[in-house]
Amino acid sequence: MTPMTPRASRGAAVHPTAGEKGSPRTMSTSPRTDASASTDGRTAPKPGAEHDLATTAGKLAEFRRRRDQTHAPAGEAAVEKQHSRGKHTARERIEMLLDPDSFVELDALAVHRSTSFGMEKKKLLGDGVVSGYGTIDGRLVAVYSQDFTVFGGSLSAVNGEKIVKVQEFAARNGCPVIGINDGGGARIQEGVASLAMFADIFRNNVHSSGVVPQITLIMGPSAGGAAYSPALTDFVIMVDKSSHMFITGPDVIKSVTGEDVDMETLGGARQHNTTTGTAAYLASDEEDALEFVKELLEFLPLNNLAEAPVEPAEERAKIEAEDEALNTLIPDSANQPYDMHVVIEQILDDGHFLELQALYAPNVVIGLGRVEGRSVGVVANQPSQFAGTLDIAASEKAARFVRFCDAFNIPILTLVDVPGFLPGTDQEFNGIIRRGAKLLYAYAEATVPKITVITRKAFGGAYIVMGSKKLGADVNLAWPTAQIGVMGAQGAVNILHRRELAAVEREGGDVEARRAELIDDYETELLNPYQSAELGYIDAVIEPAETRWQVTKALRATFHKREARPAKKHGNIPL
Ligand SMILES: CC(=O)SCCNC(=O)CCNC(=O)[C@H](O)C(C)(C)COP(=O)(O)OP(=O)(O)OC[C@H]1O[C@@H](n2cnc3c(N)ncnc32)[C@H](O)[C@@H]1OP(=O)(O)O
Repeated sequence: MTPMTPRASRGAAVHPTAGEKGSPRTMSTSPRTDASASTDGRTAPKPGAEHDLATTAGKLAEFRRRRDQTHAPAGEAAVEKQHSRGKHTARERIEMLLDPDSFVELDALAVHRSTSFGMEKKKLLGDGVVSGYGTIDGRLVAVYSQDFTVFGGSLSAVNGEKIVKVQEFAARNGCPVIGINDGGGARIQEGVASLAMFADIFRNNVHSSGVVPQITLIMGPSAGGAAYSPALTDFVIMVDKSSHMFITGPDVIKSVTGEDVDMETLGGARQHNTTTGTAAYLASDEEDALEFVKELLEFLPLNNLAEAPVEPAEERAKIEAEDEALNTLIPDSANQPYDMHVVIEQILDDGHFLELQALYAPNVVIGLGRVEGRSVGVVANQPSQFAGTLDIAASEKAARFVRFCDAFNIPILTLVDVPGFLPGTDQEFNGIIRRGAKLLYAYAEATVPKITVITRKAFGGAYIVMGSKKLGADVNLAWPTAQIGVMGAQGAVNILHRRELAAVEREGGDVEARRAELIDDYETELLNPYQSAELGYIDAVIEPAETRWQVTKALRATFHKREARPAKKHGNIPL
């Protein structure tokens, strides 16, 4: 952890100025000395006997007392407890995220309105969330950060209203919303008033979806209802070991299903990054998580009507010597894997690629980079993982990313080496038809520039899905090593020449030699880019070394593309 900021140690009291003591119209300097103090020391600022509120100086002193109290509303011990868990406070996290001195806090003095269970005696400033707006790299963002030191960061009506206020601020002013979750979910003492606020937050998440980028950092618990707001946002970043998300916790699971499961296994950062696909990034610590968000924002526009920032970049002029490396990338054997990252990095500026969901469904790679300084979303099959097949997880991962890019006007570069959809009853029974269709839907729906490069295999339905020409891609390129067909040679020969091969076997001939011949014929005849090029489904066959240059020219040409779809309320993507 980084050293705690000085603000963290700013605690309760500002000393009263001389002459203010004893006035009948004054207020307490200490948050813990007025009449409403409860046994655990929690208290609201209340008229006391320290500052002369009839004077300007007294009013300012009282304001400063209240303001300073907002920095550690639950007291220093609570801050220390948070630090001892290896976690920063809500306020420290915001300071680490935003540009220095840019944070403008809203509702710092808000307190809850609950009177149940003696809560009227426990009013802590801010009510468990620090919220407002500021800048990251000079660009506006709205932010809220749950304060675990105050009622476990749980969501009350007032706490929820604060979150709703920044969501609405972001929607009105067209800036990203960043939520930092570290809380126990609905404030139990407030019952349905708290649940209702979750509904407001979810509704705002949905209404802002595709309008402003929404990012959630999970830096502690995020349970029950609190897990659904992150799920509705565009990207969830989790911190290894210290963040947990689940709908029902280990105790409830034990009592209902009898299963024994610990928090980390159930909803730890690793689980959500590798198994559930809920998280986009596994951060090693809080600093790493916050840095990732800053970098992610560099690729994104502030809203759906804005353009993503353009980084200064050298205009590309031609094929460079280093591009030649791609000419030897594809192995002679079609079954031998290679790493698609090599192609991605060769195309992007400075080879810089911000991969998202890297640990989930690694058979498809998604992420952001730049070409001539402009943001590009990359979707690529990964032949080194499950031969690059598309399965349910990969289809859903890629589909959501394609829709994100489309919503925020980021062109999509698709790199294809896919032998097909993953066969098997597991995939079929779990709905590969319905769930794989999401990727088709996403590509066909997207109106941003779509550039596709086929490096090797592009078989069957998977060929169609991966940004094929007739699905609406703008520029389709293929390497001479491309194999575009209904299926691979082995499968095709076994179906087309089943009778002939059976006859060879019956007659005692060399079946494998004949099969190899037929495979060779099929590959020569059909498994190449030329049939597609003849039919116009590939715009050009290019040398691998030309890829960076050709993709650049394609993006330049399509950058101002405008494409309209028929007006409708909304489509009905298979869910
Ligand atoms: C729609 C929905 O959100 S349904 C989900 C409702 N929420 C839940 O079921 C989670 C309830 N809370 C918990 O299970 C645990 O508090 C955890 C896992 C979040 C955190 O556990 P721990 O790290 O051990 O912290 P601990 O339980 O001590 O909580 C810290 C403080 O926050 C309080 N707190 C935590 N969650 C809540 C809550 N939902 N409502 C009110 N207070 C809460 C605790 O009472 C405790 O207060 P105290 O310091 O005065 O004793």
